[in-house]
Amino acid sequence: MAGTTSQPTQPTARTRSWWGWGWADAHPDDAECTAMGALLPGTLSRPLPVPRVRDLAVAAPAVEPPRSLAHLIDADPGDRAAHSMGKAYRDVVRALRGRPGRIPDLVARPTDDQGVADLLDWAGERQVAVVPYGGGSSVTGGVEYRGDAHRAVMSLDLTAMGRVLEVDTEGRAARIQAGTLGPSLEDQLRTHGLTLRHFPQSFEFSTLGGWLATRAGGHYATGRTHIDDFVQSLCVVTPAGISNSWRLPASGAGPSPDRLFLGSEGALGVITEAWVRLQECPRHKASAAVAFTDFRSALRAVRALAQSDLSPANCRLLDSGEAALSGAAHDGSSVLVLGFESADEPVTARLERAVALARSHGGRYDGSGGDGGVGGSKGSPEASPDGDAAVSAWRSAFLRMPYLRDGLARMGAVAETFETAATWDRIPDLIDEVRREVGEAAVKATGFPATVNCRLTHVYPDGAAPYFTVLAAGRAGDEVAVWDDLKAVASEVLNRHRATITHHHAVGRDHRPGYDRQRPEPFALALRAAKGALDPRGILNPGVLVD
Ligand SMILES: Cc1cc2nc3c(=O)[nH]c(=O)nc-3n(C[C@H](O)[C@H](O)[C@H](O)COP(=O)(O)OP(=O)(O)OC[C@H]3O[C@@H](n4cnc5c(N)ncnc54)[C@H](O)[C@@H]3O)c2cc1C
Repeated sequence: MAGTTSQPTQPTARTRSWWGWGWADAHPDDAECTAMGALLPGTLSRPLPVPRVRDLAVAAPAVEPPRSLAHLIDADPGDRAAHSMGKAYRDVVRALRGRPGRIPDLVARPTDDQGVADLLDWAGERQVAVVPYGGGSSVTGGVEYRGDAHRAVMSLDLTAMGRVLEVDTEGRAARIQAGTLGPSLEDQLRTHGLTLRHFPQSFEFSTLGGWLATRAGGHYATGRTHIDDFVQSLCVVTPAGISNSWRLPASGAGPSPDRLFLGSEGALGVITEAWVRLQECPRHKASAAVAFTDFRSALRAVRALAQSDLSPANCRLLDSGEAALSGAAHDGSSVLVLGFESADEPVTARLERAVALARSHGGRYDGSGGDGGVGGSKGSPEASPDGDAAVSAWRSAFLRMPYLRDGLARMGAVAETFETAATWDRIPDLIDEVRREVGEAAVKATGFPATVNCRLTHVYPDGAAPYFTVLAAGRAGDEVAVWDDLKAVASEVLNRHRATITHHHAVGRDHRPGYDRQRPEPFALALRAAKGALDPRGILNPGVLVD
């Protein structure tokens, strides 16, 4: 039955970093930064100072909002600076070097659809660019304005729309406002014994609307992991009117209206609400880690698992570099982190079958935590999946990684990730060539060797999503150019293998060249027509997806 819910919870007791990832108080201190930098040849001997808003030249807003909207709008320099960019490495470095992106003139925080519509109307009349902003965790330049074709720029922050409005426990679905941040969303659903079960690494600082607008990928490796799979219907406010799709379990009525807005990255409209499918909270969990000496054998094991009926919740293959970096193995092994969970049946038998399959492809597993530091816990509803040392080492490194990346950036290092997806026939060569060519480009650009690690984040019966981490020295003051060069080399390899420019990080502004090459021209024509019809004055997130 549908019921309404009233918890408005978007906790704000701690201070968010304006320039880097997450909480300001969780960043590594100078000593930790220096220690990390010492591990990477060619970095600075002392960390760059933490940047301060008061050192930026923040110009007065170029427009003044009308009195009728003033209560929704803020022009505080700190707030504006915090909304100037996303959280990619190149954003962090630009802030550290005192050169953030264009600082928006205004930050608006509407509380309902009418507020969004009024703000869009006003912005259209005054030629003010509007950049929708959820958690601001974009890593592809999605929330920054580039160019000068508009009179002013307004960041449209959705987080004042942060509530679960209705829960249909019978149909297991909820109507949720787009600005709801991950933890608040799950807190509000938990009281109903339900979960969305969508956990991107950025979960803590990203919103439902951002996930929908970027077609985010959750933490789970197989099955329903892209946010698209959870959408029943969407409410989108566009300059041309409000689009409300019907709540349906499925429909064959022509192209799906929701598909037009999923992945539209703020360029076609502002997503304000969605009905999403929920699940019961899992009660049975089990996990294990299996070591491989040979990475290609590990790839074959993962393919066999993806093509089986086992559906592991986690099936994350770490290459030897990634395993060493996260502390999952230190003997040169690759590590396959396996996890199973279910709300209604024990999963131990599935885990055992998965481990047996991995062993048949050369995996090593003794169930004792031995074997060069790689072991596993067979797990049960009672056993915590964190019981296994390798699994838990990987999990804590995973959550801390973005903070460490910012610490390395303070040491003048290049520390960034990118991801893709391709069919199985291309995966082994694709991974080898990205590693080799990006590694060579780093030596050429900086004179120092780089680390290029890979893990598979999502696996499918017909392919996989490799995710690369690059750690390299920068060139003092020129780190962004070094990263852009490396990314261009990586994008060429992806294009050569017809691998997507992004599996889940979105297109934004940084991936436009790759996206423009990837999409068929008739589709680009249709997208431009949709943009022209829904946003005739061209104010919505200009430069993203389509011109
Ligand atoms: C450390 C880190 C880890 C990450 N891990 C993952 C991961 O595991 N999986 C993954 O998919 N991504 C990941 N990302 C990328 C990012 O978190 C996702 O793209 C996320 O979906 C963005 O959500 P957000 O609320 O922060 O959106 P924002 O960054 O605020 O916005 C992203 C884009 O969506 C648009 N937008 C935002 N809200 C709306 C709205 N309501 N209506 C219309 N347009 C809107 C913006 O204009 C922008 O173009 C990660 C990023 C970081 C920094």
